[in-house]
Amino acid sequence: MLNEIERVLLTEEQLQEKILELGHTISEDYYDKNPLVICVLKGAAPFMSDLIKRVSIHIEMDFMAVSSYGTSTVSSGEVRIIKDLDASVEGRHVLIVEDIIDSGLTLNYLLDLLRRRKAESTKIITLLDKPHHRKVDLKPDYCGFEIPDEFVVGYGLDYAERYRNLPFIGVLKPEVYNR
Ligand SMILES: O=P(O)(O)OC[C@H]1O[C@H](OP(=O)(O)OP(=O)(O)O)[C@H](O)[C@@H]1O
Ligand code: HPA
Repeated sequence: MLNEIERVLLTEEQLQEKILELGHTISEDYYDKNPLVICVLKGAAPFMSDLIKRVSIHIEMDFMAVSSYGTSTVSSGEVRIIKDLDASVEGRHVLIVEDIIDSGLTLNYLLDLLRRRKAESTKIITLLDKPHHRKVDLKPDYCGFEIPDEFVVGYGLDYAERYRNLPFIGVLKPEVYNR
């Protein structure tokens, strides 16, 4: 697997250092809010797992799985709920945890859904922001790294369901896509 990586964009150390920082910020901003922290599966699972260990206030966790129709590297914007939340968001301060924002269509759909379900507040934390292909006006409230317009894998992010288990963020060798 490692020989299929062309370049490491963010090392494990860089990721963990930033996550520690984000954990402190979330702990300060939400100290009296008992937030419902929602992980958008599958990609955000490693980030969620590391982030919550750096948050020092009470939180509750929930998970949602959505699938956007499209090719393996481009999303179409149509979103299907595969697993819905267990808890009601009504009156709750909701923090949505994502691994990456690209077109913004997935989060745009989720934000709209949670607002219709009467969440008290809805904010977004993303590890990566790739703003170049944004199709909707959407900015994360908290962001780890803004990255260039390249398809990345690792630390939850996949290509054809592979590479999620890499501990860093990297770029694949071009030949991997042409197989
Ligand atoms: O801003 P967008 O263009 O909508 O792209 C971002 C979304 O795409 C990826 O999920 P994907 O649908 O690939 O599912 P996964 O998390 O299970 O890999 C990623 O985890 C985001 O949820
Ligand atoms: O760069 C990416 N990598 C993996 N999944 C993604 N979904 C949107 N952008 C990406």
